[in-house]
Amino acid sequence: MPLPKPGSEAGAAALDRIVRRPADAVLSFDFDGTLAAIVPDPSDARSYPGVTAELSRLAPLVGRLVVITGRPAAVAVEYGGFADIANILVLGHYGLERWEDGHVTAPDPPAGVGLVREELPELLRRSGAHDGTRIEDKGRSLAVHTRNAADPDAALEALRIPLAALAQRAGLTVEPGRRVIELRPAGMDKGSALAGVVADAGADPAVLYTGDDLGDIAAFETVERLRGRGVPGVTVCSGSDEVEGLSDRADLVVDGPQGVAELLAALRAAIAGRD
Ligand SMILES: O=P(O)(O)OC[C@H]1O[C@H](O[C@H]2O[C@H](CO)[C@@H](O)[C@H](O)[C@H]2O)[C@H](O)[C@@H](O)[C@@H]1O
Repeated sequence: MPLPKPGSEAGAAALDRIVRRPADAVLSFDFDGTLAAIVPDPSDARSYPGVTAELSRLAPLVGRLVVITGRPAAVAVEYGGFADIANILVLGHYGLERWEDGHVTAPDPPAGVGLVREELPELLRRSGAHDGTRIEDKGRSLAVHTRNAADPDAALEALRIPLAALAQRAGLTVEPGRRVIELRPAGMDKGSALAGVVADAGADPAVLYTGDDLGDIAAFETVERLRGRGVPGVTVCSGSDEVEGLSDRADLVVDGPQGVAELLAALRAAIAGRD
């Protein structure tokens, strides 16, 4: 498959620059919905077929591979099969956790996470949570999933206000996503996480960021800001019919995780054939 052409001039120039000078490139990706297909049970998510192998092949060719996810970093490493990929950095909890060379570093979770853990089951009962609503306890944050309810969107809508009130009382931030609302520590997002990686990447970096969900908008904004400072950048949306407002602002839209796998393969082939 040939390398797809981004719709914007800035995106096309950045992709071209990544192919010509891969050693200066930061290639960054969200996990769920981007490197992994969406599945009903979060613990069943795994890298889409071919993705981990393509990342392994790209790793020695590029400056840095980065995964930035709402998952705990170690969980993304396990589900993604990333542990043996050289040169990969996995930032978990929207950038609060850093997994590198087998080690995770992170600040202690704020006390509010304990309060949410204690009160969330009763709050769901009192708020009339629809059947199929589930809590995912991620240690440093908690997520409420409604994908398995008969009407996932209505089930999520019914919980928006009570979850926002609980988050406020606990001093946490609300992170909406694909049939999920997370209550998580404030002060970090995927945009700040990506900005930090690019700042560490050397003198003349170029950046690609690929995501599928609302939490990825902050990273898109970072790419747009970096472009304003002369850093070549390209944003890629892993498209789905569940999320509005992301594909419109991406330089390139691909067909979900399968499209991402194809993009990785095409990028590697273009880099290998550049001379
Ligand atoms: O930042 P990400 O890597 O995209 O993680 C965001 C959240 O993804 C997971 O939930 C989503 O994927 C599940 C598995 O496919 C799906 O069942 C759920 O409906 C999606 O919202 C994960 O469970 C969350 O903890 C992540 O924060």
